[in-house]
Parts: sequence; structure tokens; C-alpha cells
Amino acid sequence: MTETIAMRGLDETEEGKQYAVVVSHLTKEFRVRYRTSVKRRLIGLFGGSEPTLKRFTALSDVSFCVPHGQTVAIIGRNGSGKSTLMGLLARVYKKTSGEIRLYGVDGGSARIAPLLELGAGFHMDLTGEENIEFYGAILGMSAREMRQKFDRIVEFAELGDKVRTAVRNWNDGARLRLGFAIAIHTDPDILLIDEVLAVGDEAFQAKCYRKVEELQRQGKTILFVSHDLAKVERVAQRVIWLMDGQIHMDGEVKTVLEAYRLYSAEQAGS
Ligand SMILES: Nc1ncnc2c1ncn2[C@@H]1O[C@H](COP(=O)(O)OP(=O)(O)OP(=O)(O)O)[C@@H](O)[C@H]1O
Repeated sequence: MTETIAMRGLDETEEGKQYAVVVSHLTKEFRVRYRTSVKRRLIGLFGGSEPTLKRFTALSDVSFCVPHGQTVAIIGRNGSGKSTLMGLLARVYKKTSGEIRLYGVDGGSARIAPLLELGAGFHMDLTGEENIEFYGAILGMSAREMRQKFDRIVEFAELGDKVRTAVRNWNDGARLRLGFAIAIHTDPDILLIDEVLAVGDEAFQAKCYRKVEELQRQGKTILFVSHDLAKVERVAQRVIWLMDGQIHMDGEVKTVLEAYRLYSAEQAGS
């Protein structure tokens, strides 16, 4: 589904009622600083050796729409642009060109819960409890909502007394547990999960996936990046396969995974 409603000439109100995510001709370029090679630097003793800035296109002309309530897995080899796409959706990155429109179920603005990088959004010197307030507020929770949900977040994160210590000293698993617990309790319209679940132990991962299934039943829209194809098979309703910053395939889970597995086997053999 590479054509967006806007492209078909419908207005945004209609678009928002049908779709949670509308991405249209999205492109992201990074500016990468290349140091002059050692050889050239040596030669540079006799001339200039300034580093050069080059543009690198991480995502190129990507278009897709996600209807409300759909769970989409983003797959692809390392460096194919998955995290860049998630970062753009979460507004962590600025797009170079194209459009991103995100809608809540009523077609209004969407509440997004991004779970992209471990500890992103946390203040490392604050305790877990303090971070619940801090990060919860960033994700749009009101003080009242926070009071109501505080105990549930602490309980879900299974942190015990650790929740009263500074996050800086926590291991990855503990940070993940708190990040996930806060994100899902913000009652998001759109949940963005980038691979972070992989660092959790098996029991917590299982609990997270059960929660994801509960959110699916509640009609939330979920986009997640994963290299774990078994998880993708279990959770996703659609798969988008990125290759070299472009959509290579977008469709039914079984069809896309079959093609991706074949491609991966060929790559491994070559
Ligand atoms: N801040 C940045 N500056 C420059 N280049 C970047 C930056 N972030 C990502 N890239 C480059 O953009 C490309 C896409 O990276 P991205 O992290 O989106 O890939 P990915 O599919 O998520 O990979 P992985 O599976 O390894 O997580 C890579 O070549 C990466 O090196």
C-alpha cells in the first residue's frame, strides 16, 4: 500500500478516521563527516586535510499507511533504515523531505509511546520513581493519570526497592522493564517498539508480548522492529521489509517472511 489517501485527493479528516499512520515519500539524509584518510593526511602535511561532509540517504521515498488497530513489523538487514524510520515516526529525527501524519482513533492528534532506545527519555540521575513522573509527563500523562497508574507501572516493571535508586546504576533489563511499563500505561494510540524487547529475559519478554496482544485487542496501532522472525510471525498482522532505505516488500506476514527467509538464506550462502 504505497499510495496514501492524500495522494488520492481525500482530506485529512477522512484520512485520520481510517489511518493511524500515513507516511508519504519520506526521505531522510544524514550528513556524515568523513575524516581524510591517514595517507592523505600524511600527504596533507604538504597541503589541506579538512574532513569532508557527505550526505548519506538512510531512507528514500518511503510511503505506506497503517489503518487504526493494525500491528506492523518492520524487518530488514542491519542498516536498512528500520531505526531511522522509527526515529522519524517518534519525531526524534527531522525528516529531509516527505510527509508523516499520525492520528488518534478519533482522527485527532495521536498519543505516541516510543520505545526506541534503552533508557531514552530517562534522566539517569533520577530514581526509577522520579523517572516515572519525568518520562510519563514527556509522554503526555497528566498528574492525575500518573497518580492513578503509578502503582501499576511499578508493579509491571518488577523492580522492587530498586525503583527508589538512580537509573544510572541499573542494568539494561531493569531499564527496559521500566521503559516498557511506562510506555504501555500512557494509553497510547500508537506504540513504537524498536527491538529493545530483545534485551529482556525470557519471562519478561513473554509478559511484554502478552501485553502487546492485550493492546492489540484494545485496538491500538503498533509498529515494531524485530530480527526475531518467530515473534514477527506471532504478533504482526503485516510486514514491511526495508532494503537499502526503501520498501522492498509490504504485505501479508506469511508471504513477506517467506521471501525474506529465502533472501537471507541466499545472502548467507553467497
Ligand atoms: N545519526 C546518523 N548519522 C549518520 N548515519 C546514520 C545515523 N543513523 C543511522 N545512520 C545510517 O543510516 C543507515 C540506516 O541505519 P538504521 O539504524 O536505520 O538501520 P537499521 O535497519 O535499524 O539497522 P539495525 O538492524 O542494525 O538496527 C545505516 O547505514 C546507518 O549507518
